[in-house]
Amino acid sequence: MTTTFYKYQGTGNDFIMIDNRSLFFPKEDQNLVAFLCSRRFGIGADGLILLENDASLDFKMVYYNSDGKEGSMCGNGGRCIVAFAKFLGIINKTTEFMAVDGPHSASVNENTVRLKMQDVEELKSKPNALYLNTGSPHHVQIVSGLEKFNVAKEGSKIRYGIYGESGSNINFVEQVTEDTFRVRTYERGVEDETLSCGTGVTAVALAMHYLGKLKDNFAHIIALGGQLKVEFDFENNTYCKVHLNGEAKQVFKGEISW
Ligand SMILES: N[C@@H](CCC[C@H](N)C(=O)O)C(=O)O
Repeated sequence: MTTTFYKYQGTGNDFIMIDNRSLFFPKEDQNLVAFLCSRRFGIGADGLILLENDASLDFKMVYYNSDGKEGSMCGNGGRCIVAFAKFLGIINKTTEFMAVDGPHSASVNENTVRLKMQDVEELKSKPNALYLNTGSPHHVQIVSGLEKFNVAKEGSKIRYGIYGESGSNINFVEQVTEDTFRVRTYERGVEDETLSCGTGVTAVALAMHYLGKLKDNFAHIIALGGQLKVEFDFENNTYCKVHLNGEAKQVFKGEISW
């Protein structure tokens, strides 16, 4: 079978994007998804995203990590599927779509997408870290010397050590200015460092505010793959009106036989 696929990237987090409104794609085939995401044998990506019809919203997002397994919410992927929906002519400048963690609204302007994330009520203390779920689970830990930090090695130790088989994404963060932070992320399901993680940088911004490191209700986050802005309100001990802003670009269209 031959499939037309697209590649999108959101601050270096890259995804195979497939229009699956006809439901042709065998989504239960984990080996196929892992093959397509393989950077040596397939197309290569951190994840694969299916755009499908939804009964009440503009479309539905189904996300798979590069290990082939269906994942939790992907923030960068959410920004990319909004750009893809606009490219397909499904939406114009605003949308509301369904994802694994519920409905998301978003707006798109040129290559920038502003995505509303779910509210966050609970942040748990861990040794030298915080743990919270922004649609995916995230461990947030402040480190010094982030540039030379062995993210793959230390991230894997924490991901399997503290969080076991179900795991978590692991974010290491260093404050740059009062509202700017550098972040590097070990991503569950990729089982390596990625160039950015949208739900991860969202978790970092909220965690830094919770710890009193961030006084404003927004943060600029510098990831290896680019810069993202996170905005939020804090009301009744809940982080709400959380938005993730950044670039999302189509980088390739192709066909693959499988
Ligand atoms: N890169 C994504 C996160 C995708 C899911 C994550 N790997 C997990 O399994 O929790 C993002 O941009 O949020």
